[in-house]
Amino acid sequence: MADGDLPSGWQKKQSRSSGRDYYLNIYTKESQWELPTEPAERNRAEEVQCSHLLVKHNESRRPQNYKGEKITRNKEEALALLQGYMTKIQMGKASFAEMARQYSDCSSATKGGDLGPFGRGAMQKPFEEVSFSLKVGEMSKPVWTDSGVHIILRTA
Ligand SMILES: Cn1nc(-c2ccccc2)cc1C(=O)N[C@H](Cc1nc2ccccc2[nH]1)C(=O)O
Repeated sequence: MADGDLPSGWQKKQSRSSGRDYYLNIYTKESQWELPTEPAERNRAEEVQCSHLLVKHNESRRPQNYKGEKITRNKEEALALLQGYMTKIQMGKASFAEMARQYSDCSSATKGGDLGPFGRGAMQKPFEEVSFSLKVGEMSKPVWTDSGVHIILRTA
């Protein structure tokens, strides 16, 4: 089965020890022997679960991170930082959660960026629209809200 036929984020690998094929999700770093299948389509009127990595800038709604540090970088610098984090995740050099925990300016960093399940109306509109447009396991492009610039990973 080509990777293109697998749910988003999953790649087929071969175990070095046994030679058996296994499956790795490059975003969540989950691995399993069984062929991953698309979870039952969630009713979009209900909820999604997402993790995010937020980079704030000096015009953000609250220009300080959850550690209380004042944010002085500008929007251009924030985007460049975020794009570097995205590349590291896409190259499989770190998991989304590891990067969010280390670099996100949102207090959800303590949870690897996990925001928990949410429905429509809970988050700023640009964030909500992208979150509900993602497939499970799919990572967004940079998304701008009043809080800063985010990458979003839909996890359920
Ligand atoms: C929406 N939300 N959930 C958490 C959260 C969730 C789980 C565990 C700890 C914190 C933090 C936040 C939050 O608004 N954080 C803000 C930054 C922020 N702005 C957001 C806009 C949209 C989605 C997430 C966002 N996070 C802050 O720390 O200044």
